[in-house]
Amino acid sequence: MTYELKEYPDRELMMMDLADRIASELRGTLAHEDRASLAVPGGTTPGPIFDTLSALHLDWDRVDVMLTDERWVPMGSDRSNTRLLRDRLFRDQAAAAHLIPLYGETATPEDSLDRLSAGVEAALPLSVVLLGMGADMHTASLFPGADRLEEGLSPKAPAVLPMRADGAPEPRMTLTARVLNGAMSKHLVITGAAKREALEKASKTKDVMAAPVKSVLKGMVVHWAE
Ligand SMILES: O=C1O[C@H](COP(=O)(O)O)[C@@H](O)[C@H](O)[C@H]1O
Repeated sequence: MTYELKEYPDRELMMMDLADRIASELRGTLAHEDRASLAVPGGTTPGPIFDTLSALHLDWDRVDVMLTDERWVPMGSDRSNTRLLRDRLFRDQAAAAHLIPLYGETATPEDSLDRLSAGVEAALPLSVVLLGMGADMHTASLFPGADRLEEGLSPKAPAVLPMRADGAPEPRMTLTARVLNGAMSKHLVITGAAKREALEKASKTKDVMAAPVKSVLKGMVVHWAE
């Protein structure tokens, strides 16, 4: 389970450093490719990263941005990860970036799967992935015990899958481990003691509850602050 751990004295410093790293990696891709692609999480952790990243100068019009996962709720909901991106990342310099949607205006994720999958596939491989993690060791919307988890962790998985789990308050759409691991650079951002303990447990245990985050840890740079 070879991952690099970077500890920070405080969250503010971590969020700013991560934004700078992501921007630098995107610039590096754009130096030799026509486009770059970035996958980012939703939830409560990454907002400050987006605030800093959105103000940084790079050729954002050549950057495709997608979520690592989405909660199947209307985009006006405060649970919407797409709303988080629109509010905190797609502004200032980064307003010029291109959003690859992971939410469709349909009753279920299955109803939008073909259309959303095509959009994601067209932007692969990912240049940079930033993941979050729950204290239950879910990452993206790959939840322990989820209905299609085995498929989502398979090396033959499609790019995108609907996912339902007891630990998820709503149906989800998620990038699969195959796509996340296909990225040229992977970062995981976690805060607090509980998630640090969960990560250390995941890296040492054979418990199936750890399977989601274990599936993406190889080659990951993990960023942690209290
Ligand atoms: O539900 C989700 O949870 C994870 C972790 O969220 P956080 O609030 O603990 O940072 C997040 O990475 C994922 O994108 C989100 O859909």
